[in-house]
Amino acid sequence: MNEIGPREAPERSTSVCILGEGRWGRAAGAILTENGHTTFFVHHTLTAWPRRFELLCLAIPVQHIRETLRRLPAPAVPVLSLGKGLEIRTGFRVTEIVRDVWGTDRLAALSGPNFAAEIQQGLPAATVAASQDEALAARVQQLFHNRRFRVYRSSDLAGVEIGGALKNVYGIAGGLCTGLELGENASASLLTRCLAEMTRLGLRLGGRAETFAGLSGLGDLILTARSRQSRNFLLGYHLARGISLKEALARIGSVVEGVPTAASVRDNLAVADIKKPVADEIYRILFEGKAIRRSMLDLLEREAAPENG
Ligand SMILES: NC(=O)c1ccc[n+]([C@@H]2O[C@H](COP(=O)([O-])OP(=O)(O)OC[C@H]3O[C@@H](n4cnc5c(N)ncnc54)[C@H](O)[C@@H]3O)[C@@H](O)[C@H]2O)c1
Ligand SMILES: O=P(O)(O)OC[C@H](O)CO
Repeated sequence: MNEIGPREAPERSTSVCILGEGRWGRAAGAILTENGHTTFFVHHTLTAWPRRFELLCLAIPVQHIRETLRRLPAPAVPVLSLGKGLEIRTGFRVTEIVRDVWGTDRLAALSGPNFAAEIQQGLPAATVAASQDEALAARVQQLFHNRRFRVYRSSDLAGVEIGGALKNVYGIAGGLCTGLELGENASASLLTRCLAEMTRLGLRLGGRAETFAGLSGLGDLILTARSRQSRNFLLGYHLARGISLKEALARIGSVVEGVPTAASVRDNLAVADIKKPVADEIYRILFEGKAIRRSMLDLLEREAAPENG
């Protein structure tokens, strides 16, 4: 789909270092290259930067970010998170881990409904570039935006990162629902209640309501909770078909961020008083061996409640 690629070369080419050579790091690199920027990849075992650059992108699984950053000196450039998840033991978002390890405060995140494989095929998509520093959000938007990858910008960094992390947990729920053959009504109902839950949790954690209704919240939730391309959806689907967690993870063979994020939501966030029945059941299924059908029944048999309670 080259005909909907970038219209013209950028005014100035930016040098971007991408830490992580997985699916998403490579897809993000392809967009930057398409937009006329210089990108290079560094391996996660690196202990020194091989050359100068103007932006660092982090595209490694969230649970490995802290140990990876600790091996490297803090670069004097902005850091862009491409990851989606929360750290176990701290509950930190990716940019919070970066600030904790390196003290960096020029931080941004790119998040939205974006399967790497479709981006690599040149198919159109949209996403959000977020930073509390509005100039940095605009810079990231400008770097990635083109006619087939529409980048919107936001100053709600927390909301964008929280939506991207939580949708992985709800993606597992979507896969369970499909694997149990509960029907399209159940799937749409579940997804809508997951959005309500994501919004309640996200507001407590500092995000803004409108962010969860946007691309990085609802948009990515629709994608992850309904598509077999999603690793989180697939995990739920396999579990519902009677495959063990260990075997399902082995079959998927790549990072499933919803698993550690479900543990982090349960154990590390100050959200014990927030109603989050779906995330609680996903945690019980993954970490306490609760039977999936029992979990579904427990969700359905809760007391009738107001929709916006
Ligand atoms: N794949 C997608 O479609 C997609 C889209 C948007 C966001 N993301 C997010 O991007 C992040 C990376 O996902 P991915 O799909 O690229 O994963 P991946 O499994 O394809 O690649 C992960 C990469 O992380 C690095 N890595 C592997 N082991 C490591 C270790 N022990 N320590 C440090 N780094 C290690 C390697 O470079 C590896 O290639 C995740 O947080 C994911 O949620 C993925
Ligand atoms: O395959 P998943 O479930 O990790 O989803 C990938 C992306 O986050 C989709 O936006």
